[in-house]
Amino acid sequence: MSVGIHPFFSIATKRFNFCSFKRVGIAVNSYSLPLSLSGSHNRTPSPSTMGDEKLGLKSSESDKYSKELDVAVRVVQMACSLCQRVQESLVSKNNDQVKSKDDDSPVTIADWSVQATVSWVLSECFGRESVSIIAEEDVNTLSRADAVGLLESVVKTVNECLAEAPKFGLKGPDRVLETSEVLEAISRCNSTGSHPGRHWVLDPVDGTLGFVRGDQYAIALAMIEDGEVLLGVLGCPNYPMNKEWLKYHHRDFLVMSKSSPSTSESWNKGCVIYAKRGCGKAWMQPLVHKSEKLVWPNSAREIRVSTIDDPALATFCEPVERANSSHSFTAGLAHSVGLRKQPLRVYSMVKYAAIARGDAEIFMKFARAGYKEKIWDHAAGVLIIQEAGGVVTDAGGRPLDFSKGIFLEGLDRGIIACSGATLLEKIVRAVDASWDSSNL
Ligand SMILES: Nc1ncnc2c1ncn2[C@@H]1O[C@H](COP(=O)(O)OS(=O)(=O)O)[C@@H](OP(=O)(O)O)[C@H]1O
Ligand SMILES: [Mg+2]
Ligand SMILES: [Mg+2]
Ligand SMILES: [Mg+2]
Repeated sequence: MSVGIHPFFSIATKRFNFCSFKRVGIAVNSYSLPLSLSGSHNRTPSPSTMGDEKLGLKSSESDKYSKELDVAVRVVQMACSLCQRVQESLVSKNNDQVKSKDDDSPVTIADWSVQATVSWVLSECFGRESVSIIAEEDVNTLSRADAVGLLESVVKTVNECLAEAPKFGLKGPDRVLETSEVLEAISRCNSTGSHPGRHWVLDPVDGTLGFVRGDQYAIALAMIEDGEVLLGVLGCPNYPMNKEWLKYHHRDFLVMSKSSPSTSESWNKGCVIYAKRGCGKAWMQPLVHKSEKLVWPNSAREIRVSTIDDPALATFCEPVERANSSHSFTAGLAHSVGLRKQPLRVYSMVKYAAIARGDAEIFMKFARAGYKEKIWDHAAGVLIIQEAGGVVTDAGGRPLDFSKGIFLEGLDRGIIACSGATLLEKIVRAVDASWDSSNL
């Protein structure tokens, strides 16, 4: 891996005034349910009890994976808090802590710090020997002689985050972690997932490009067992509980801020979305904000996909970067299916969150030929959409295969997520009709 200041960082600094969640007022209503004091909101279940009573599951079934989901949601909340702090410092201090990986993609202290934190917490809760984690980052860059400062920042960030574990109802370390322990926690996430059994799947910062630009990003944690995604948690620190902002493109933010000022608090309030396979439900809770005292369990409310199935009324999301997905191909599809609205280009798995929340109806990604999609970019989002009532397939209409290790092997052309089967079928047919004449 090369170590250098990532070229996108300069763009990040420029763009921040334009689209930052902090400095731009946005007409959003902050989430109206207060965070609950333990047990005071009976109708907003904690992850471990969600939906089980309504499903009529026996307690042994309903308890299955409850502890895993509970820990996963809490540690993603911690990670969101960590990322908010790092993002603020990245974009305000113009420092050099955005690095480039071999493929020129960016990586930051947040990526490594979240990976170390989640790895440490999962190992403490479920036993270091038995926890298998498949995650995006490694320690190659961090271990280089010229990365001492970077490594120090990561160790400091991880320790600051773990010190806050009790606020999230988790046990932190008895003492400060040493550098070698932080490196070990990061490199322990090197499972290839090639054997059956249980694997945690982590994208510590998904949409790192959005992250360094002061924009959208997500923390994605899933649990796979024997190739099936059983749990999915998405932390979306810049995606407020209220959906209003999604109607606007970033270029509109500045205009809106002049007419409708809003507190940074309401914009700041992100969300954590989660689901457990088979519940037929997905849930969303507000981020525990740093100015709030501990309140756990954190209130949650159920989310559901949109009921819109008329393409003319549907909104479709896609990656921001043309290099990650062909905008021209999706524009052709949109036209032939009868989508009328402009695409909503959003960084990260926040796109999956938007479909699950009913804020958009379609997500399409068509990467260039030869690019192999990784499971950490999709596992959590796919399960959450499915449980919220939506559908996700490849462009041939087949389910994504999470059983083959790091990559989504056998993926047919691209990924399509929809709020319902009617839209999905139309898009799959349109892909077939136009594929041969595409350049993909
Ligand atoms: N060439 C290429 N083609 C397709 N996909 C790629 C490519 N390169 C990277 N990636 C992966 O895309 C992840 C970011 O996806 P996004 O949907 O957020 O893309 S975008 O930033 O909005 O353009 C991104 O995730 P993160 O690295 O976690 O940010 C990558 O795993
Ligand atoms: Mg990356
Ligand atoms: Mg990713
Ligand atoms: Mg990532």
